[in-house]
Amino acid sequence: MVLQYGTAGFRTNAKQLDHIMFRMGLLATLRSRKTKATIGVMVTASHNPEEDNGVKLIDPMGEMLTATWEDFATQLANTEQKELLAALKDIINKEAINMKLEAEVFVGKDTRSSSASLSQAVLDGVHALGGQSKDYGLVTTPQLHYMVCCQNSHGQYGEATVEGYCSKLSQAFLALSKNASNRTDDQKHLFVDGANGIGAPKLREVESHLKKQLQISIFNDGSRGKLNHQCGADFVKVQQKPPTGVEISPGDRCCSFDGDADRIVYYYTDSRGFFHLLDGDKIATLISTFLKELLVQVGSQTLRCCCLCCYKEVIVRCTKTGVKHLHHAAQEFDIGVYFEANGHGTVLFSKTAEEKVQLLAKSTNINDERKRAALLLQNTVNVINQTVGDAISDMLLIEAILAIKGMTVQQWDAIYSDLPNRQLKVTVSDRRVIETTDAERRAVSPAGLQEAIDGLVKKYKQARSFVRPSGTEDVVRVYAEADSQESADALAHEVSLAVHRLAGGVGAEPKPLH
Ligand SMILES: CC(=O)N[C@H]1[C@@H](OP(=O)(O)O)O[C@H](CO)[C@@H](O)[C@@H]1O
Ligand SMILES: [Mg+2]
Repeated sequence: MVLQYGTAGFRTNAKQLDHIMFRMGLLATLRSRKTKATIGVMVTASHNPEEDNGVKLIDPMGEMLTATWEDFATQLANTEQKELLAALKDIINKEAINMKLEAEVFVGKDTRSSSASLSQAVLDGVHALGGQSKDYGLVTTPQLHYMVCCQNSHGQYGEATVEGYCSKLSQAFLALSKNASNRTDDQKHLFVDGANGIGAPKLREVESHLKKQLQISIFNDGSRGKLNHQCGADFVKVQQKPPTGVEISPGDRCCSFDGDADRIVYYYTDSRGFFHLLDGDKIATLISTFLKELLVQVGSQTLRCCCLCCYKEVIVRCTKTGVKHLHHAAQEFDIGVYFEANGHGTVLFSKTAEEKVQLLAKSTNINDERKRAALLLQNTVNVINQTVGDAISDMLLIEAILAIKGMTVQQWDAIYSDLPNRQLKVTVSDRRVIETTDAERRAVSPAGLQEAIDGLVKKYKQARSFVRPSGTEDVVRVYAEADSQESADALAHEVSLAVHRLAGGVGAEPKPLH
């Protein structure tokens, strides 16, 4: 089997990963020597089923592993055991790594039953090359990113402990929520679906710092149900329905994390029982509107706010799938808000933006409105985990914004209406036959596929459809939207058929949804 370091590292059935983990321990140690910094290795397969596992490497500032090293990871993972030493030497030579330098690797894991032995394999790899390690044990993916960033910024970003993480975020949240006018207990109440993963226990730790300013009911906390099974952010987003294991009443504000708590989506049901999803696009809209208003109040004409993939009135950019692409695009702006529709995202502040905010927040010769806005911006910076999308941090920011604006989840939902949409998967013999361009919105191969999609899209009103190979599963993803759910479903089905016919579909042709 050939494994590829994909959009979010290696991911497959846990039984096949032992040697991969050991080798990623080796690679992280080399990366640490190369960068003269601490590197992170997170053992998780996020929203995949419990039987799977995976590994993500974290670069010095808490960002995802740089692309050239993804290729080293793939080479190392697929090398025959007897060639392993030669493969390592090859990387050492190519990157001119001084093996006498010290190395340090932070390791974390999610709650999967396979994670304990697999993270031990990572640690063994680190020690085999003489690296130092720190095992954080059970943490969310974004917590490990945070630890790496804190360590390499020598505490400037915060303290590299779970306690430090909890107190930084909760202090910022408490400062923000002081700006909310009197809220009832109902308004402070939030239902959280922990996907039966690491998010639930970690949220409990944060909650203990929140002084009851947020009242959280956690369900799917891992005490009974199976990880990501019929629950979690991916299930809710793709199925467009509430998770099992939760009794919610109309109007209750709810959110779901994914298995490693780096994604979040919100939702509620209305009095007619209809389900309303507030996905990454709606989250990005809420956050960028809030930031934009604060920038106006603070009177800064110089900071440019960019929202990736979602909104008008702020600059909008699209990238290929994967937060690493969004992250880099967001770095080009003073303030970059990025979210995938699935709820993975964060906000980045440039150094200049942060410095301006700090100066304004300290300033004594500005009026009260500007001062208030500056302090709000300062605490917003602190509540956000800028290293990577973080369900807990995003949740705290969203809750604070809703409280400050005195906004209900219904009012947030009403900012704009989503077009009905549908996501499907098609299995083909080799998904790489589909090549795309224009931020993965048009297929350039196989011949005839894009023309077929264009023809189908024309049959429906307000319709769009995209196909692309998945970066995490052996499938082709199909997305369609149109003026009604029936049309979106029908278009998604017809496009799936076209993919199946033109791109080497495996097994029976996809069946209509209705
Ligand atoms: C439809 C969807 O949610 N796709 C996800 C999923 O990638 P795929 O390439 O679709 O398998 O996992 C990626 C990594 O987490 C994430 O970046 C992406 O948005
Ligand atoms: Mg995840």
